[in-house]
Amino acid sequence: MKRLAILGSTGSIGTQTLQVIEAHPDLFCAEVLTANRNVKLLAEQAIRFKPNMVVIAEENKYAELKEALKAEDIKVYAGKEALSQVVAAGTVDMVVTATVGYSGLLPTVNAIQAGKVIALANKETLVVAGELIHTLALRHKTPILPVDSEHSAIFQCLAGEGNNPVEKIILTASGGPFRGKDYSYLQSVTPAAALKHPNWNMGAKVTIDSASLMNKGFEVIEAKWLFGLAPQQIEVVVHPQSIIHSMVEFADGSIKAQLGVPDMRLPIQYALTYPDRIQSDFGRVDFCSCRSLTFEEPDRQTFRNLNLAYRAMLKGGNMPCILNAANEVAVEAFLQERISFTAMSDLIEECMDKGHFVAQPSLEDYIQTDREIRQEAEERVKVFKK
Ligand SMILES: NC(=O)C1=CN([C@@H]2O[C@H](COP(=O)(O)OP(=O)(O)OC[C@H]3O[C@@H](n4cnc5c(N)ncnc54)[C@H](OP(=O)(O)O)[C@@H]3O)[C@@H](O)[C@H]2O)C=CC1
Ligand SMILES: CC(=O)[C@@H](O)[C@H](O)COP(=O)(O)O
Ligand SMILES: [Mn+2]
Repeated sequence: MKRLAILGSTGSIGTQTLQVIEAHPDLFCAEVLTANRNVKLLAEQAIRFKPNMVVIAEENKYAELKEALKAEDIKVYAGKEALSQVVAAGTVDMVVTATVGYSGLLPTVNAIQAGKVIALANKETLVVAGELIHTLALRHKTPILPVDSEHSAIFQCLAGEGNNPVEKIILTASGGPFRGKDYSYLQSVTPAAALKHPNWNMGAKVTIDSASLMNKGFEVIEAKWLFGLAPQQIEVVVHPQSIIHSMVEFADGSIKAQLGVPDMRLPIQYALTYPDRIQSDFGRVDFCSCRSLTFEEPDRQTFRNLNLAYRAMLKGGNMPCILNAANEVAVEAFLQERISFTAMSDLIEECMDKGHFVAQPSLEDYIQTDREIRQEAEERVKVFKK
């Protein structure tokens, strides 16, 4: 029985992880469940899945959660510190990092230091501090198993290949809801339109990142650290059907791809059962009804975030951390209709140009960079006109 800590159990990845657990109660149980502020759903999950511990990150929600679980034998904690502490509990075998944004960093660092296997959905952790996480995972011999669909695909393609040389990986991108649109169209798109992803039903932040192609930029950086690749070995191709989740091209020119219906429970389950595969009731690809699988170049001129992410990756140091912090503020401001869709890239670029660069950042440097860039970006939001 694998005992899981699910950080962000009330979100899209979190709830789907619980569905996988529910389908295989003989294999998995929830040891820790956490949320940011959604007390109602967290309490419902806790009553149903009977974890030993729950954490609500927003401390002012503690009393409400405690009251909701008063009849249960469950330890209730609150606050960001608690989030970082519960992952190290001796009863936890695997930590599923499914919180959104920078919030995933410190709990993941703690989980790695405690030697817990990581099922990593929170890609921002590797964007912000890829080098640090990579070094810590090596030092503590902690496996990091990808949950992100593209990285799970690559991981599956690499299984059994040992040290066979990889020429490149090909990350597929759906292109999002605005694929094919030009810059002037993008200037006036609404949050509601940007939240309509063509293939995936995900949390708001990653959905906006998909629409702006920042998600793909983040995934390029995530792939670099997960698979130890050089930037020129990572290619992005738009594949609007999201059936091929990514590919690996080997030195002999052979290409392996992983295919499946767009359903995150598949990569989640693979991370939970790795290296085994188990039965699932998820949908199956029907090649006769899916008439064509198509591919095209990403439009890097219109969707500038992809190039900004490559630029941050090539610069290294704390630049990807600057990219992430500026993006988090930009996405939030766009969702609140304080800035336009296209202003997000302008804001991020300005923060990258102006942010204090640190070539070899420590954890403290990342924390400080995140704090400073958020302040900087918030100030800049005020001067952007919608
Ligand atoms: N959804 C998907 O299909 C995919 C997601 N990912 C990645 O997985 C991660 C999670 O995404 P997704 O599930 O869509 O996100 P959601 O917004 O749906 O869920 C986020 C979860 O994290 C919690 N949370 C939010 N902010 C904080 C915080 N500051 N501190 C602690 N907990 C917090 C939320 O709690 P509450 O409910 O209380 O707000 C919720 O449980 C992201 O990094 C995303 O990029 C990767 C591939 C696919
Ligand atoms: C499901 C998943 O892994 C998302 O990160 C997905 O990749 C988003 O789709 P696009 O970014 O390709 O639009
Ligand atoms: Mn993805």
